Amino acid sequence: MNIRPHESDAIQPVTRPENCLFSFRGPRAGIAGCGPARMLPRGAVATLDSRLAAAGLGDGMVIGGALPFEREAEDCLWQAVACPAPPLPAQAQAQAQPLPTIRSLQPQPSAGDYAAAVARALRIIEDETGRPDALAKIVLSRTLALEADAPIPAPAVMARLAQDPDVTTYHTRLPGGPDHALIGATPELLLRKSGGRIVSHPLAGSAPRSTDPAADHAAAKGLSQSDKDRREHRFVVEYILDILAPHCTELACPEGTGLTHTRSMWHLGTRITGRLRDAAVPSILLAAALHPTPAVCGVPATRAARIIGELEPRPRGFYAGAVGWNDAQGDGAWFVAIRSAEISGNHARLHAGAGIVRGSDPMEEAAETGAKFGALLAALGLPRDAGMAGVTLPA
Ligand SMILES: C=C(O[C@@H]1C=C(C(=O)O)C=C[C@H]1O)C(=O)O
Repeated sequence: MNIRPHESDAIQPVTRPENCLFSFRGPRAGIAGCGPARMLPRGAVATLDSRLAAAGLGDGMVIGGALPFEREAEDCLWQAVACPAPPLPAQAQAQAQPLPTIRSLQPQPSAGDYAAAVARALRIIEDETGRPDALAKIVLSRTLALEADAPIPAPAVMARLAQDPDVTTYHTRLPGGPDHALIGATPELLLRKSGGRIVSHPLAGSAPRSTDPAADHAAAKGLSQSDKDRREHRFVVEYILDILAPHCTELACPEGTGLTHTRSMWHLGTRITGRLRDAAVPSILLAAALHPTPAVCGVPATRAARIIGELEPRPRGFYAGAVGWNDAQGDGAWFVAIRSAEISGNHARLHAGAGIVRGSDPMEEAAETGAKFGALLAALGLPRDAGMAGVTLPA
């Protein structure tokens, strides 16, 4: 999807994915950052501009990695040599790569406790209706903590995730050692910049897909006609247009809002295109200005982030942050870091969230997060519906 291979003399063949500091792969192309590499001095997003200026970035080099969900937390960005992403194995080969046995899978919080947090958020939305600065949307997430009987092999999991042509798979090394990484398969483009042109493709409003074609069609139709989901979606589009407008001479949503999908989910999506006033603004700074959008945080953003901190049992870390890359010309692509897992040795933590607005149903939202875990669970060799434990929906 949204990735253009880096066309520079510095391109080097990559044979060993474990030598990459980060890699991104869409259906058509991919990019990786390889050694010699160093970490950009870590800091919060407010200091990113000055840290980038101090670092400088030569031709053939790329900065890539992850911005955390919280704007005050430290990022993890690598300055590396731009390379083509490691080759994608064929489906049969991907499936054949061995995976460890998962010894335990622990929902944190449980689906029931998550639904209770959603109900609390709905009460806040209800109580504040009509007030200035009222909470109108909030995205709440839950996690699955996994323990395997051997180290979780990121390349094998990535190879399986990459079989879905509608996602961009990502892998970025995190501080704390070579086996600590954020991996995932995101369908959501935060921002791509090529010269003076930018594109964003926010998603919000979801429905799980079905293997039965009639039920799948009905799910898509229900989503496209859902007033709740359209409201949930509009918050994101309006927010992105507001942030990008001062940077652009042209800004439009040429196709309006439509349905988009991965192998496991339907979403409402709106492609936003723009022309920059200043084509030299680095894509990473535009991504940092946009992040976190109401697709992962809420409206108003600062209050929603604070309430997320109160209602979720642990900080999100890099989940729902932004992952991507930025080259010496400032071109690049940044994605919303969803459908992700933070892996470290034998352990993994999967995250999934859902947008809550007036009219949301707590257990339906728990089910939506359960469905969003599906692709990663399958890539780890587990049943797709293993994240549905504790979800009780009326028949
Ligand atoms: C927060 C997540 O997904 C986001 C929330 C969505 C929603 O609430 O409908 C849809 C797509 C993403 O923007 C996630 O997958 O964890």
